Amino acid sequence: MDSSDEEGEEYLFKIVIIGDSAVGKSNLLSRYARNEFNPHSKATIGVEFQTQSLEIDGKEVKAQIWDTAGQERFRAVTSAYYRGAFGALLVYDISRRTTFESIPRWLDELKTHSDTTVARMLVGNKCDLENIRDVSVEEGKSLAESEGLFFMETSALDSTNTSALDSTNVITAFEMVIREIYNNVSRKVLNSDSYKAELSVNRISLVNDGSDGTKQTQGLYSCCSR
Ligand SMILES: Nc1nc2c(ncn2[C@@H]2O[C@H](COP(=O)(O)OP(=O)(O)OP(=O)(O)O)[C@@H](O)[C@H]2O)c(=O)[nH]1
Repeated sequence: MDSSDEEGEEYLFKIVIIGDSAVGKSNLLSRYARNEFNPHSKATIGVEFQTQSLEIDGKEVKAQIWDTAGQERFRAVTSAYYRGAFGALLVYDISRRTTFESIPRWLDELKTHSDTTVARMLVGNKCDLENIRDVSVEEGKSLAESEGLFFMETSALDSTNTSALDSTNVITAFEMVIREIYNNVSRKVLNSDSYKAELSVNRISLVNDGSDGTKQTQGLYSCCSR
């Protein structure tokens, strides 16, 4: 393919999902990738990933989304899990405050192990459990604001209050992160000839080299609270 021909170009971005055990990481991914919810899902052992595609600006953008165990005993977390990630969903359960209180620890782990330009979204999952809510929308927003994260409340279970294809905000959350990554990369492309050369191959797995060193994703807030 002519390197100047951007039509048909494909991008492959790695995204990681992190958060305490049983906050719904695997179900968010299965809802997004296969529109499936499993009420009896078992704790993840090790790492799983799924690939999803999205068309942006006429280009095929693929997200390789990694899900890992939240339980300490299954975790051998490591820089390998985070390496090359362009995006991260930091998930807590709105009905369990301890999972929200763990978010700063997950953020630290992400900062320690990943490269620096990572589109990050704070996700308050299980917003269908309004009757036993333990973390307010305002608290979620406020943490996101102070850390420069996107914020969204989701429900991997509830598929009744939006279109049949989207549980509450699940597709929206993933796609917002993917679009932000794409925008980050596009800006880099515009600003760097060498990066552009790197992108001119037909199919490329982008590895975040963190070369700009400083960028933080700006907050953009949305949630499903009604
Ligand atoms: N009510 C409700 N339950 C959910 C939701 N998402 C997940 N669950 C339930 O929460 C439990 C844990 O879900 P998982 O997706 O396995 O959680 P996980 O974060 O992947 O857990 P680990 O693999 O241990 O890290 C399961 O019983 C799910 O059915 C949700 O949005 N609403």
